[in-house]
Amino acid sequence: MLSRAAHVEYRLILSKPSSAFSGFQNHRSPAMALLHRFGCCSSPSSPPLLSFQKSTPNSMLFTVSAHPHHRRCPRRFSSFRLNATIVAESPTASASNGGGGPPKLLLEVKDLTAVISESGKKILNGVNLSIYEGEIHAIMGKNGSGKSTFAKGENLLEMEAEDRSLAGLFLSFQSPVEIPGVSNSDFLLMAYNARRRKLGLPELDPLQFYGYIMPKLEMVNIKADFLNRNVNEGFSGGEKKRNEILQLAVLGAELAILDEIDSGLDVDALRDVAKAVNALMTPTNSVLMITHYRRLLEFIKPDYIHIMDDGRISKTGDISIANILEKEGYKAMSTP
Ligand SMILES: Nc1ncnc2c1ncn2[C@@H]1O[C@H](COP(=O)(O)OP(=O)(O)OP(=O)(O)O)[C@@H](O)[C@H]1O
Repeated sequence: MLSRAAHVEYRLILSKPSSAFSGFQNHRSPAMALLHRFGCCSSPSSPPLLSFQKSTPNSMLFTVSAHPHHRRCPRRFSSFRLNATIVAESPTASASNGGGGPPKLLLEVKDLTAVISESGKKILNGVNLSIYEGEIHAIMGKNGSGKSTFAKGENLLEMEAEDRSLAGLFLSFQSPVEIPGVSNSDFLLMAYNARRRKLGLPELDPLQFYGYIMPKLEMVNIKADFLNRNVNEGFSGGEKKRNEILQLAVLGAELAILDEIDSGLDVDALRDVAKAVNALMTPTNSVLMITHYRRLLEFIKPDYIHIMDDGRISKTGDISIANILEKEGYKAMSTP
């Protein structure tokens, strides 16, 4: 049961806010936009508690406390308390430096902790991770070690796809959600045009969008009739995963977080999905993937593999870590 005291707190520092965050120049819109991003839309009569702490031309710091009875805040989120400093460098800033110089930091997570408020159980015990443009990171770890909690912070699960896209972030779901009554094509067109609007680009009409999406369908090896079906409704597990990658291909992302994108895929589907992810990699974007199996890493080659154990990253290395894991299991990863 919900405790009245349960609340969720966020502390974010946005360095060089991108166009997606341009509405953050006044104090009201950050609250609404941020709450919306985390799936906690409040009604005008129940404004979020927002403490706007500091703003410079390049950064903003604010804390949001969202109470559980806000519309769309599901019960399970309310039981979390997450504390972290997340530095997200804007895509615009990255792109402008794409021609040379040192790689730009896309995501920096410092000392992320997550606690179940009711029980006091710690799920994340101080996770630190930096991701630079052009890098592919993989997180492996035993069941229940905190990988998904880290990747999504739970609260991001309710965020609309277009909002994630506007923030330059793409999250694939371990179990992709169905959206009854909304066709795949309408959903993608809406999300893609929302991004174009924010970028100051003209929207595409359905015919133009059809031209845009056809090569993407080929890239992921999805038949065009999937566009007419409702989002993920009646899709097989593998089809849902392919559809996730189609969304990534259409919307684009500076940082794509792929949570067990390989689960439930047959060998051919795994190849298709991996091929598409590799094709989408550029020198200015990055991928963070969670997987249990070395097989995915043969197709999408990571620069770094992190082992998550008991809510923290206990080891970081290259593909040799996955080789040892495959042969010897997690006991070989335990630190003496
Ligand atoms: N809302 C919640 N309430 C209580 N416990 C939770 C909640 N969400 C996650 N947990 C617990 O936190 C731990 C970490 O969960 P998480 O889903 O992050 O693990 P994981 O490493 O992704 O596991 P898997 O490999 O099985 O997907 C688990 O023990 C899980 O039961």
